[in-house]
Amino acid sequence: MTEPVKVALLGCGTVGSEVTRMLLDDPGELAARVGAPVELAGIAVRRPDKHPELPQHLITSDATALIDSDVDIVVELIGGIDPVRGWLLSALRKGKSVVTGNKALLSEHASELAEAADESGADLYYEAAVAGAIPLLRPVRESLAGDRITRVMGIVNGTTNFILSAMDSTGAGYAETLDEATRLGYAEADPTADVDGYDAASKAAIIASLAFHSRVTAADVHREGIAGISSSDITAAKSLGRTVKLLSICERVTEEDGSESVSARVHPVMIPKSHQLAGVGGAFNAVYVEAEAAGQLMFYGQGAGGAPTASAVLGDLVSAARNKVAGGRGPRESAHAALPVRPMGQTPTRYHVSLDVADKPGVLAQVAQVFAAHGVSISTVRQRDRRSTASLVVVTHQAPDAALRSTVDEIDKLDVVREVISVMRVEGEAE
Ligand SMILES: NC(=O)c1ccc[n+]([C@@H]2O[C@H](COP(=O)([O-])OP(=O)(O)OC[C@H]3O[C@@H](n4cnc5c(N)ncnc54)[C@H](O)[C@@H]3O)[C@@H](O)[C@H]2O)c1
Ligand SMILES: N[C@@H](CCO)C(=O)O
Ligand code: NA
Repeated sequence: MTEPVKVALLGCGTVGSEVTRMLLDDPGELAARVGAPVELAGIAVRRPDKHPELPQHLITSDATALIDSDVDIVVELIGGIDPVRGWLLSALRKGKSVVTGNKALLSEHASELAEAADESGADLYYEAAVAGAIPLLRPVRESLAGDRITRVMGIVNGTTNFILSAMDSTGAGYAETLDEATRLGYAEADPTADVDGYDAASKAAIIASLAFHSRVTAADVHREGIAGISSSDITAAKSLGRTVKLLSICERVTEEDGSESVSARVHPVMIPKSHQLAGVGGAFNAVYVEAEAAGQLMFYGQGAGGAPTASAVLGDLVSAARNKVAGGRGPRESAHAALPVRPMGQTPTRYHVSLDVADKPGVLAQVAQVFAAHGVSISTVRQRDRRSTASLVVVTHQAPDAALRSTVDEIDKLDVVREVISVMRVEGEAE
């Protein structure tokens, strides 16, 4: 009989409890898939008395002792940086593979964790950290390892997608919709990490690192959340056949001298209703990957929740266990390209600007002049007359984000501009 692969589970909350269930559900099937029995050796929780539902002989409050016991794989589902970072580094240095869903940790400390894994020959897998159940990191890391990824763009935060979808369908404002999302359990009691874009920025850092063989941290990702989105923004989008989504966009950018850099950003974006990402509603996630040979690929599914996220954890766990049985490790991740991160101000974007202007001769020329002065080329202009004012909607061609930003600041100061109603970046339509 082959030796069992022993697993330590750290944390038994929303995801950990589902992982426990799946591990204990059908051990025979799991053993057949792995080629050896998979033994849950212990579950570290903060308060053992709070878990009467778990097999009591497995529970411990001493995570360090559990990691240091003769386990082969450590599955971490606690979250946050400390104390988890030290625990996982210690496990990896001892040659124990690590499976985690911890995007906060990976988006800041992937480099040292991957180095520790490389030195000892352990696996470090974290499919659950980005887009929950959706297989995204393994396809990027392995299936596309021979291609050249140029862009990864998508909806990787379910909470904000739920809120924006609801604002679009009901016409309600941001605060009201957030309250509703909290009441329905879609938003956490403290929704800051989601609504301010931190969660999506962590995921963008992880995606950009793997897609571009570089190290991008959460601090490198330009981040804007959805708290500033008003019902006027949504209405402005709707009147043009568009909708608003919070997108994570990671791109390979070629500089004028031929060198390359990475742009990684999270911000609200207007996309046409006909775009495939526009149809992604509620708490779902969807990610587009573009690669030179493969072309466009789309990944869609549940980006959060106990069972869906546990599916990704189990997938990683089975892979790591198979590698242990085979006496080796899986493919390592490569950061050899070490591409620099391009500042947001220099990143090419397109803006949609909706203005309330005085309806008199020369106004359009004055507004157009400000765009021209900043080197920003206009793609379309629409004007609709009201009684004494007119609404002017301008969509630009691509220009450096800083030039677009200063154009809007200057337009706001024009006497003929009564109000800047909505300013938003545009993606997913022909230039
Ligand atoms: N919930 C999701 O939908 C989801 C999706 C993707 C990724 N994740 C990630 O998975 C991880 C776990 O998320 P969750 O939703 O299950 O969180 P959770 O808060 O439900 O569970 C965390 C568990 O860890 C335990 N814990 C905290 N400190 C501990 C300590 N020092 N020792 C032992 N146990 C400790 C807590 O008691 C709790 O049971 C996080 O990194 C999260 O970002 C969650
Ligand atoms: N808070 C995250 C959970 C998944 O990481 C979301 O809303 O998508
Ligand atoms: Na995933």
